[in-house]
Amino acid sequence: MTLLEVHCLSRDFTVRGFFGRGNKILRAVDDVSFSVAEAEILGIVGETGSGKSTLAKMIAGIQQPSSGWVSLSGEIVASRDLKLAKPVRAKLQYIYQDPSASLDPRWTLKRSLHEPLVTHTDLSPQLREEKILKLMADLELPSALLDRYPHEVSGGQQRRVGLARVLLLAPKFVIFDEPTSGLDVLVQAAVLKLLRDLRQEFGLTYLFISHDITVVSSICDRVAVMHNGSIVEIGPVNEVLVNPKHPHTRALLAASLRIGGARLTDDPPAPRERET
Ligand SMILES: Nc1ncnc2c1ncn2[C@@H]1O[C@H](COP(=O)(O)OP(=O)(O)OP(=O)(O)O)[C@@H](O)[C@H]1O
Repeated sequence: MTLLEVHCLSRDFTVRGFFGRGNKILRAVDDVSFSVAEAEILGIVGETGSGKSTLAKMIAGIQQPSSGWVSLSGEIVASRDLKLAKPVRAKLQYIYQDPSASLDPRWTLKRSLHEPLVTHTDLSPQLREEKILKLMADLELPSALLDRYPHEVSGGQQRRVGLARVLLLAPKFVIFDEPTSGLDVLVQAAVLKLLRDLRQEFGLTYLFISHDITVVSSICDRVAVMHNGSIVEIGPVNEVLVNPKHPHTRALLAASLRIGGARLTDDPPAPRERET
């Protein structure tokens, strides 16, 4: 059954010229459509600047689309004119690339974990505490960490606290933006295992953005390949990565193999700009 539908989604940015002259429009995401089934993991790959994060942020309601819409369980959750209601936001969560971005450095982890429950639920302090402690145990986070600040725990622990903040709200759909970047291989494997287990336990559906084709192939059911703001190929991971049809997918795979499956490329795509 379809959980998320993305319909003809586009996003333009105005790029300012020198001294306010010759402004240009950059189309970061160009008429993208796809759907994600319940409990499916869809990967989005593409070189830097291809529009992955902009697409993800529009789906999450963090950035406004220029046109098109997104629906979750048949309810429109993002469109040019829509201001999101809190309960809908809680069902659809975005996990930032940088784990520290979701944690306020001035707050203890305890405060960071209570905050989403205070904002989105009516739970008593006692029930909030119980919920937090149970989830921390599930994520193998010792409760002794609660009184620490983000800089006093490891990068892997910061990620898991960021994840806990999201899971506390019992979302249906979670968007991960480069969840394993900057982690060493062992921690990366542990995070991927955790994400698989969480999908199993909570019946979650993921959109999984990554430069890393190896990571995508190990966790995703389907993959979409982005290039210059468009999806150029989408299908089951085994088909797309084993038998790619689009020349850009073949180039991404070749680049990935050359550099051991890590970052696909650092070359930004040619900008597609027009004068306004
Ligand atoms: N706020 C903004 N203002 C102007 N241009 C932007 C803005 N945000 C993104 N862009 C441009 O939109 C294009 C797509 O950017 P986006 O961050 O979505 O790419 P990405 O595929 O996620 O890249 P990366 O893998 O490096 O994170 C890029 O050309 C980028 O420079």
